Amino acid sequence: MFDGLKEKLGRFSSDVEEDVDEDAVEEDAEATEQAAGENPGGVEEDRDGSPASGTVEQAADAETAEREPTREDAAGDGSADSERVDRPSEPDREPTADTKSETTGDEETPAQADEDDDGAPASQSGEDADDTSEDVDRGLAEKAKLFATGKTVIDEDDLEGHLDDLEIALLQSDVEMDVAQEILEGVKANLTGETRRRLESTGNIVRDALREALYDVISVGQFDFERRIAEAEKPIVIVFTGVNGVGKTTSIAKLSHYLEQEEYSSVLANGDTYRAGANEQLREHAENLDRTFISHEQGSDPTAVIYDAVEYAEANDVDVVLGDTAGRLHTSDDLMAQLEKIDRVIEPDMTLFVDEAVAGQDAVNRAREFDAAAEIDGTILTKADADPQGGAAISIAHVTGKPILFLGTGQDYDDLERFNPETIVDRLLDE
Ligand SMILES: Nc1nc2c(ncn2[C@@H]2O[C@H](COP(=O)(O)OP(=O)(O)OP(=O)(O)O)[C@@H](O)[C@H]2O)c(=O)[nH]1
Repeated sequence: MFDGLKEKLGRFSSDVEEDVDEDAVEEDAEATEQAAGENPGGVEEDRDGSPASGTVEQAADAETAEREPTREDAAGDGSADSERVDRPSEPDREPTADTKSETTGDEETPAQADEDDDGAPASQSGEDADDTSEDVDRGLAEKAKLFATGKTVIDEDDLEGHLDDLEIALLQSDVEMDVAQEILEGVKANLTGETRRRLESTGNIVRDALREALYDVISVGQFDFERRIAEAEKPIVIVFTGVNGVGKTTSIAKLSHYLEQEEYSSVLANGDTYRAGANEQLREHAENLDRTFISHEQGSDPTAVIYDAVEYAEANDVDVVLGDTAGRLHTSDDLMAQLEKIDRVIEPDMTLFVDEAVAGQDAVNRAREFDAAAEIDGTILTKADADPQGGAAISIAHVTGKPILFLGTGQDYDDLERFNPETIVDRLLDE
């Protein structure tokens, strides 16, 4: 299930981890080299964990001297500061001057003084510029502090390229465009600014960021189905909608079996009076499961069938009425009018939309359209066992605002799995 998507997400995680970890090793090696060149004696002490400020300050002096010509070059276009902020982890841009300021408490860093001299801040004078440079100073000081304690932060540059790859992977897996964007934003927000230890693997940071972003979109609208069944007045009426052939009838039989395991009795009603053979199909399931089956002749009013089933359930203390309806397109006015009538007359406790995971983007679009035409309470996504992509499973809840409640995972009555967002995300990110 969802193996293709799982592989793509795994590749994203390991690519980012590898890249970020490689950068960290390089940074550390270069910083050590520079510090050793300036003060061979002090380096060892600092790396042993003694107060790092001495080394950082000395390294700062060396780097400040090294950096000055570059900063002068850059001052003309004002890019020097933003470069330093965006890419704090590059060794030749380590915010050493601010570290000095941090450790000595100076108000004005040497770097700032340089800027005053070469005129660069003139274009940034005024309150905004002051605010910005204060923010920059604070940011750099923070990063310098982290550096001194052997830590550094992941920034947007570390993710550049990888997020594009992730976007392509999601879209290729039939994840809806807006949902893919939301996941990317989530991953970026969760990862940028994450502190990691230099020389230690980025480890689970990337996977955790992805896990949270995926969970946020998959878990939209979730409610406690079992509790709702337990607390509702009986009989509970559940009506099923969707297009032809996606597994609606089979899902009704599976849900009846599931409810029996939860100790609820159910009756099956065939509101699909449109298609020849629909009665036989649901009757067969009812016989297999030993359930009462309510039906009328082909062409009769589906509302009347479900009404009869409700009366039967009331008279016989049956807990749940499961009502099939004709497979329809949301564009079929007649059939949508039937659904509206069921809604108006029966007032079902739940309307569940059924579609197949393998339909990918089509299933996502249909879910949106059905929900707009006749409000749904949730989705059963069938044939997840045959779907390597996972796009529908990831997108439908976010697009409709209603949860996926069950996954169909095969053709047997047992093959109905409660949709648990955490389990799904774990499965997608399992190593
Ligand atoms: N692999 C797999 N097959 C399924 C699943 N659910 C249903 N099917 C199969 O899909 C086919 C169609 O299922 P139906 O239940 O007849 O679909 P339907 O939507 O009721 O179709 P109509 O009644 O023709 O509108 C059947 O062969 C089912 O066995 C599932 O979760 N996994």
